[in-house]
Amino acid sequence: MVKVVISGALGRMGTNIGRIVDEAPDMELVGGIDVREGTLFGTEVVPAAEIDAFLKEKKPDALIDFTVAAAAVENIKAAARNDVALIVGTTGFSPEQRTTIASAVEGHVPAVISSNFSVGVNIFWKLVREAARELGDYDIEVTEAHHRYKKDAPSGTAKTILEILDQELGSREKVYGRVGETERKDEIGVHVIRGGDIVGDHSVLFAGNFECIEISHRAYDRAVFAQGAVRAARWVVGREPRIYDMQDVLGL
Ligand SMILES: NC(=O)C1=CN([C@@H]2O[C@H](COP(=O)(O)OP(=O)(O)OC[C@H]3O[C@@H](n4cnc5c(N)ncnc54)[C@H](O)[C@@H]3O)[C@@H](O)[C@H]2O)C=CC1
Ligand SMILES: O=C(O)C1=N[C@H](C(=O)O)C[C@H](O)C1
Repeated sequence: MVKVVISGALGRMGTNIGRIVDEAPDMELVGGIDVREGTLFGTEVVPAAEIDAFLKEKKPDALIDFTVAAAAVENIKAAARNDVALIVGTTGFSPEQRTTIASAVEGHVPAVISSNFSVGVNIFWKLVREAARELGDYDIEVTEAHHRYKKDAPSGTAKTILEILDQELGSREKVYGRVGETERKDEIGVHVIRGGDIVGDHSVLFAGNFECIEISHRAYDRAVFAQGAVRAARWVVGREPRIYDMQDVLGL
């Protein structure tokens, strides 16, 4: 049995993940963390200030964190202190927060950290990498769309796309939207749409002369992210104490 605590337990992702863990025959949902008390599928949700005591009491194998960046950093440090493996889906980390996370995790606990846990997006990233290798002289535009409540922009997934493009093409200037007189050089354009209940759309356009290739992914339900996070939880327990990504979990 993999014993799981979820932080961000009362949020959109927390509740989706809670349902899957609760129904999994090989897992036990032992509780949740959020900013306030509550319940998650019959288990206790406690305020974040009590995370250390809660982890000591429940002794979970894994903590799954889908919160906000500043909160996730503290939850990650608490999990590492208490020898609990991590699955982190939270996005919007600053470079400094990433460094803090790496020193909390490396050599202490295994952690799968990914801006997108869907299988489809992990394949999409591979296709983007392949296209960038072949189409480096085409103009590139990245577009993402999400629901009106999303706190960070661009999305973590879009930032991962930009990292992949930088790895393949060298670092290019990023232009976030355009207005007024513009002259296209070899920058990468980045465009963010927020509205309604859009679950998560990402596309990369490679525009050449007389042809375009557009690679895109659309999530229709948060279940794709939640299922990936639960798959990562099964995979990570007992691994070497370092940071992994979802490509490691999927063997891509
Ligand atoms: N990697 C992936 O596949 C995915 C990542 N995300 C990311 O997950 C995060 C959460 O997304 P949603 O669930 O839509 O947001 P949400 O706002 O619905 O849920 C976040 C929850 O975290 C709670 N929270 C805030 N501070 C906390 C703390 N200190 N400790 C514990 N809980 C705390 C909030 O009260 C809220 O219930 C975002 O960063 C989002 O970008 C979302 C979907 C997929
Ligand atoms: O906040 C969301 O909803 C999502 N966030 C992730 C991101 O920032 O890339 C993944 C997914 O697109 C949904």
